[in-house]
Amino acid sequence: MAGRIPLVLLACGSFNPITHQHMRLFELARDHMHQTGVYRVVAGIVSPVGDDYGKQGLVASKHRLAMARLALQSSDWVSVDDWESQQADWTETVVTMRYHYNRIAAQYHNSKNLPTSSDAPQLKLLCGADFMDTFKVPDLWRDDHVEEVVGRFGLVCVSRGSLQPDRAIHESDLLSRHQQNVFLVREWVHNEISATEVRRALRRGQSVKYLLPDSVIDYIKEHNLYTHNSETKNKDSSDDVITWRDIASKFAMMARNSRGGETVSITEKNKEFTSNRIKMPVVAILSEQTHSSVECLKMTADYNGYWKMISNENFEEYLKALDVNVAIRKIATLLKPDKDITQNGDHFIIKTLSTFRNYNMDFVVGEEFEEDLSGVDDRKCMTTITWDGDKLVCVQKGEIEGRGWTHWIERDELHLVGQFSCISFVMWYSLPGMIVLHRAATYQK
Ligand SMILES: Nc1ncnc2c1ncn2[C@@H]1O[C@H](COP(=O)(O)OP(=O)(O)OP(=O)(O)O)[C@@H](O)[C@H]1O
Ligand SMILES: NC(=O)c1ccc[n+]([C@@H]2O[C@H](COP(=O)(O)O)[C@@H](O)[C@H]2O)c1
Repeated sequence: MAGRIPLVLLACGSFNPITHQHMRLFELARDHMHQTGVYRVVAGIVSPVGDDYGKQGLVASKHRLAMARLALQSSDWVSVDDWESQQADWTETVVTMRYHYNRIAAQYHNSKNLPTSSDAPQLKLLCGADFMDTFKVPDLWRDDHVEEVVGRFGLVCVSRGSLQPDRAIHESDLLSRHQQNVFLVREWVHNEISATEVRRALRRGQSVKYLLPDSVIDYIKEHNLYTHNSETKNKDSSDDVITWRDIASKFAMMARNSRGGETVSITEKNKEFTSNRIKMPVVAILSEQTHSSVECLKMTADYNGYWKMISNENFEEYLKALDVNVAIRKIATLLKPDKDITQNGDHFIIKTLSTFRNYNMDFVVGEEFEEDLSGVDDRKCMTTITWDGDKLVCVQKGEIEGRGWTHWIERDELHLVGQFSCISFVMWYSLPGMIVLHRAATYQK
């Protein structure tokens, strides 16, 4: 590692409480940065946010710090820093970064026994993909702050669930400009531990063993930390009142599973935003110009996952009516194709996978496209998929009238009905165990 740039990774967040996955972020990021061949990660810092952050259920920073310290006893390179949480007011992330950068640089310059060739350490922000998604929430981050975070310092971002951080970069001019300073780390072992879900389990008296270190679980029990009462901390007294910070945290939590749509009007009142109409679950984005309206992203069904077919009715009849030849029909009805669905807002990639043939659809809800059904019945259609509530409804205009399909989710099953005229088929899919856990952890209310 000689000659490499020393790097310190800083993670800012609530850590309410710290989980195994927070600590995994550091390990994943260190491996990734070492693989660049450029960096040598010398330290990691966990910086819990101050109590003034005002996020629902945020317990006192002295407890969050104590839990993080207990958890990180097993790490020989990541430590907890209390500077941020000791500040009188909530501290913007870039301010915390500047503080740590200056501190590290001063230590470096004061060090007597540095090899002359040694580079000054760099500092980069370590975060999950949901954190990076919050950059696009108007009024939440100042542009010059994002510019400084990614341009001057740099970002190491670990994938989270189905969020696609490369898309967030592509869609942001600012992030694209500094792309070389944004390092995306792919977590192949899907691990959707979320502090919110941990608190929920604790409130319900359910086990959180193996999600948190035992020492942290003991600390929580000893101090009776996560109760129904603690969760109401910072909760708005009226369901109708939302603050921008509230919006931010809801955004971070829900952006993983949302689609755009509803606009509701909001009136300004004592620097808070009051709505008559907003009901959870929603995500609101403050309007940049007027602060007088918010756009709401309504949380809808989550189609993400690798779905296994569990049953199939009438598919052969359907193919027969489409004039598909008997050989293909026989093969198709014997197969149990899986559906690999990636959903990012209204953008869907649905892969139908089987040992015989694969069929991919890549579409944005509401946008018509030409669909080439080669390998199915070899026809072409002009296809549009729209939302009907939580259902995805597809209309395939072409030679055959009334052709289309509908997908929807009931409990943890994916349903598909395909039809044209009066012929239809029905298929059911379920998620294998791991993914069900992942979904439950991420998206259940
Ligand atoms: N399972 C995870 N995968 C990837 N990143 C994660 C994961 N859990 C937390 N992070 C990241 O860790 C940092 C600190 O997270 P934070 O303290 O807000 O915890 P959280 O689990 O996201 O909380 P909550 O579920 O309450 O929103 C953020 O950058 C967040 O994106
Ligand atoms: N403008 C900013 O600097 C800004 C805005 C929103 C959140 N944050 C930070 O992001 C982190 C978010 O943590 P949570 O996901 O727990 O809400 C916190 O450390 C918070 O201070 C920074």
